[in-house]
Amino acid sequence: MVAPPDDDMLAARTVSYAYGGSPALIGVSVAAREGEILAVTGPRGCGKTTLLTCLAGQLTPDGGEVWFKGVPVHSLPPLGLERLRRDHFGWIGTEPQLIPELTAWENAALALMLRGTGRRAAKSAACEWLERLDVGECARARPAALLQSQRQRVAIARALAAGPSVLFADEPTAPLHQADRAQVLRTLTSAARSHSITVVLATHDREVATLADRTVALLDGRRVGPDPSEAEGRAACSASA
Ligand SMILES: Nc1ncnc2c1ncn2[C@@H]1O[C@H](COP(=O)(O)OP(=O)(O)OP(=O)(O)O)[C@@H](O)[C@H]1O
Repeated sequence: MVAPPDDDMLAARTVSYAYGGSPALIGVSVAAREGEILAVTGPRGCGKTTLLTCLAGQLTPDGGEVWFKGVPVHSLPPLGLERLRRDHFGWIGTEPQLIPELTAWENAALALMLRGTGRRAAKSAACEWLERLDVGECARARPAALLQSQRQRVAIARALAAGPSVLFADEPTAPLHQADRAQVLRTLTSAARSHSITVVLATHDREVATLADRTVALLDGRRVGPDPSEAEGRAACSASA
């Protein structure tokens, strides 16, 4: 078991996963560098969510390896995995899963407070992100009083406020109206770039994928299309031949 090169912050190597014997991922390899926005594209059911959950340590692959900064995510014990996810990974799903008893700012600040940030500093960071996502006026409202699109913006603010090293975003703009999608995605990608957050973004929308630095496509659980790093390697070989 050899860790991937240092410039790959997150890497999957020949990862496979099956649900009850039905394969969802078959030998998929991908890598993302620090601050890189990687889009995972493909039609419904091709394995995007399964790949993100394996990369995020939520599912243990049946085969293959997942590495984060030289740490073998696939073989970490449960406590180590929990800490890694809490301290370094963020997740934005299609459905905003907020805590109903907490206000929007408390939801957005929770991860920071759990990590030991004082209430005042956590509130200030959370409110700043809520403003950037155009839901600053909702800071004191509870999730039930918000529209689905506002809840999703709060969920995105929550993920960014925690300052993750890697942010997994699974169809993050699905609950938003078409008109809102571009603005929220721009906020997400510009925040990621300015804070060197690596983003792994699952989407079936080609337009969304154009915001990424790199795109990998899946079909029926397999990676399709050329691997750019292999193409670079081949180009270097033929140049030196
Ligand atoms: N919990 C589960 N139990 C059984 N099969 C599952 C489960 N989750 C996903 N699958 C199956 O695994 C395959 C890959 O699903 P996955 O959700 O990873 O794809 P996806 O590209 O994210 O699709 P979508 O765009 O619909 O979310 C599909 O055939 C799906 O039906």
